[in-house]
Amino acid sequence: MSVVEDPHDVRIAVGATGLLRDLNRAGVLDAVDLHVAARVTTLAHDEDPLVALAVAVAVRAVRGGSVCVRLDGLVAEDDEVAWPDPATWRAAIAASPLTRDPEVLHLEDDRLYLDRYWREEVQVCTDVLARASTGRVERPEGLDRVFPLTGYDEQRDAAALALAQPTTVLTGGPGTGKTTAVAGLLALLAEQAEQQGAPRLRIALAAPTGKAAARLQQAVEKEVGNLRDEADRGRLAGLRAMTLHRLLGTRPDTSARFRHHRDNRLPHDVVVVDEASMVSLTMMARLLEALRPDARLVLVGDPDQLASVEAGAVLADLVDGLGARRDVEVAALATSHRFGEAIGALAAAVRDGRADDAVALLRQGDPHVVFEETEDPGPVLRDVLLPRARQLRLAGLDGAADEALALLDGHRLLCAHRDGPHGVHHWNHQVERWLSEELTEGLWSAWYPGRPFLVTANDYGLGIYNGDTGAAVLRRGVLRAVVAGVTGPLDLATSRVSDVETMHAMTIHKSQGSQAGEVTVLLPDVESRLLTRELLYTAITRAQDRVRVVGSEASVRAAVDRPVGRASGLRERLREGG
Ligand SMILES: Nc1ncnc2c1ncn2[C@@H]1O[C@H](COP(=O)(O)OP(=O)(O)OP(=O)(O)O)[C@@H](O)[C@H]1O
Repeated sequence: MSVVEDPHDVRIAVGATGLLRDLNRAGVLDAVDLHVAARVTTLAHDEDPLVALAVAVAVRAVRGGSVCVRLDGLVAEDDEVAWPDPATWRAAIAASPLTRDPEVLHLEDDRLYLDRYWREEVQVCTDVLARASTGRVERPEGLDRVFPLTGYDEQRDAAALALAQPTTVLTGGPGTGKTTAVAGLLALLAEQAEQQGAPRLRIALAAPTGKAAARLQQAVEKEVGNLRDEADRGRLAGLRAMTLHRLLGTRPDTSARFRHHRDNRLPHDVVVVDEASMVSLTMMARLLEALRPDARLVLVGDPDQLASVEAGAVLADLVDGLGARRDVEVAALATSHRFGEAIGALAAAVRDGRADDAVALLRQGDPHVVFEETEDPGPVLRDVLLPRARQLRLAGLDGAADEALALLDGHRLLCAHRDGPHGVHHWNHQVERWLSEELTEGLWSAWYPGRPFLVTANDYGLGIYNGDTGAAVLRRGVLRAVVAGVTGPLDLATSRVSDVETMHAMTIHKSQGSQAGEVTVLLPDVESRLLTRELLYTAITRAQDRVRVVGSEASVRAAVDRPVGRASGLRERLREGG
């Protein structure tokens, strides 16, 4: 337990007393947890410190990505803290006006929720289960038309399942053919609608981020193009993908509600959501309430990847909770068609928590998996990054935009952190410093030929999305920002792309949904709170051909042994409900 000594530290909540004060000083609770607790309990005229503590731990849980906090689990998590006796604590919470009017806290068994999240969790469960109960139908003949007979058994089964169920969760690691399965499924649904004389099927393709939506559209277009039957291709021509926010209709007056909801449903017959692991509980609640009851929902994603930035691990909870039911089946694809065996085996070892295997695979000397065991990553990263930065600079100076973009896709350095010695900022500066040392002039301006960049906000007008990448390239003496758009490179004035950051390095969180030929993963120290199994799995699986892990064996083991574990009651609720 790290004790904060400085009373002026921003993490210290001035005026806190008793156990709350001690937990704040001990770094267990943040100032923001205490401020919310103080405000809420004052408004409710509740002076019981156990209730204030309950609010504080519930706020802390949401900050950490959990939907609730398990009071019994707190004791196990940190036995150095003098947590209250759970039974006494529960009784104090149950007696508080904050569990009634207005309802701020909700206690269910040993799970304590901020009321809003409890409501969303209950709603997601109810809506999913209401859409879960239909029997299997006969396998349509068309399955053999849209999927080649050999090598596509998993996808054929997955599509058959999704045809039979109103809601299907389609899971699979990278390159397991999820999009291919979706394209085939959509072809069959469109054919069925046509055979029944129904109007053209209204299909929505959506993803949590602009970049993921753009990639989804590109992948679906490609797979639709691969369908062998011209009629199938024709029925699915012109499909567009968009962000979930766009689908539901953002409203300028509020960020909490959307234009489509239970009283104004989406018009679509079929809604496909890709990268569903990145969808938060709140967003899933909004989506489910906006669907027509007879609409078909297909949630596609990899539950082993990092979960949403906001609270919840909905996809993993759905896979687990629905997996235990009889009235609905999860469609799982297991065979990867993308990367070689070595990366696949390493990813599987990390995912399954087999630390010894992961270390052995890293050390076995396979050309596709490299382990740079070091506490000092500087020399290794210099050897890896500087030649690439040089090449990128030359391509930028030559006006060779395609080459510059290809170099970006050829290699990526992924870091867990933004700040600190293992963070993106540090390594971005370090590469620029190395480059400057070699040049007669320094890289004094933010924009320079060969500057790799990452777009950090959607700009629908320009057609660029949060997560897009690009490089600065000289064209007729003028520096231009060339973005690797989904439909081809976009050549823009640097002054028009304002929301960008340099990308000699990128965070693993930001890398979700993208890939590079070669990936270098810089592991943080063992103590890093970000170092988790999901983080390492996500980083490794960004590599198409080669992955290089830089760090210590201890960090690899720490990551593999530390699954994120976001608390929620959704799994139990789904298993037991209905
Ligand atoms: N059964 C199969 N046999 C051989 N190749 C396949 C098969 N299914 C898909 N592919 C090919 O493998 C690649 C990955 O497929 P696809 O894009 O459908 O996977 P995905 O799971 O959606 O990938 P991502 O990780 O990008 O989400 C594509 O090039 C696709 O054409």
